[in-house]
Amino acid sequence: MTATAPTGGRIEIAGLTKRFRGFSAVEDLSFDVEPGRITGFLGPNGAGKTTTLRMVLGLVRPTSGYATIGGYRYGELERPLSTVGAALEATNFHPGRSGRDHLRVLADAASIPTARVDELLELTGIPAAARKRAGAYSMGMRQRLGLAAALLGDPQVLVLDEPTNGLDPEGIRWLRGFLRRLSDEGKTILVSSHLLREVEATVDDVVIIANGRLVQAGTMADLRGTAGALVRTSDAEALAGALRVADVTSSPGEEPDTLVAETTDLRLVGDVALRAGLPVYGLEPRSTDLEQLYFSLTEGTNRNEGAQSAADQQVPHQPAPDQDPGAASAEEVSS
Ligand SMILES: Nc1ncnc2c1ncn2[C@@H]1O[C@H](COP(=O)(O)OP(=O)(O)OP(=O)(O)O)[C@@H](O)[C@H]1O
Repeated sequence: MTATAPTGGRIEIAGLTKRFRGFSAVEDLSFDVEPGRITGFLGPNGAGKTTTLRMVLGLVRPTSGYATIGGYRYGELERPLSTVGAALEATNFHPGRSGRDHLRVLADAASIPTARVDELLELTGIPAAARKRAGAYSMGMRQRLGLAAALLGDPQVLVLDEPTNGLDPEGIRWLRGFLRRLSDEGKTILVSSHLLREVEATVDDVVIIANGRLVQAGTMADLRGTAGALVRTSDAEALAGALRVADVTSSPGEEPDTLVAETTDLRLVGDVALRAGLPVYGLEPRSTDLEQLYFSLTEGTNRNEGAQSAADQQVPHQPAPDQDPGAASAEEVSS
């Protein structure tokens, strides 16, 4: 079966597993990435993000399970470059070649007009820098060049591995707006990161993995959720007692005279306080501390701590500079 991705461009990952000599890098992973949304793919170092993305892009063969783009495995796509664009690592440009020449080589190989190269350099904000040798680029500029390369074929699906790495806050803000415009056009965008903080304002959906396994998938809004009601009163202990009578559990807040009631019904908390004759100085929904949640979901699972990952040492993360960045050809070296 050979085809371009049908409309939609949804990424589907089902039972995806990769073992390297018995070591389970990715284990029975299943989730979908929807068009028109930005999905954050999160997990600590060594969680298996890059291996998963490489399987999506046909660069690593799954031990079992599958990943499809618009219903097709990468190798089945007729025009991969115009179906999915990928930026796996922003370091692998030919150092002596200018950024513009780098894109031109890729464009020529894919019969894409040079005008598209210049258009993308404008879009990614590096038209002037693109004439300098890529070896002199900052990490942020390499990220932008990688993004431009991924977009050459105007793909429906964009897969970006740690695109915020090396970006300053201004760069992260720029990337957010850039990706938002693309997702508003209906593109499917999958962005990996080991830092929830760096992508939380960018992504609509989130998939969190640890030790190669799924630990959480859903919308960012669901992840934020509402943990309870934070109330400030004159006698927190007395209010806790009154709430207990109303079947509402509570715990002391971080500040004196505050309580966190385990309900999203602020009115109920206010009414209970009124009936108990206690003043309410503050009452607000308390949403989840995302940083804390992410930490508790992934705590102690950094498999690359203290050592460079085996993947970094053994696997070329990206095709050679002259190759089509979307065209999968390399197979893993150790399996
Ligand atoms: N070719 C390989 N041979 C052996 N082990 C590998 C190989 N590729 C990856 N691994 C191991 O699989 C695990 C997952 O690695 P992967 O690079 O996918 O994680 P990651 O979540 O992308 O982490 P990072 O953010 O550090 O890149 C790591 O422990 C890594 O060392």
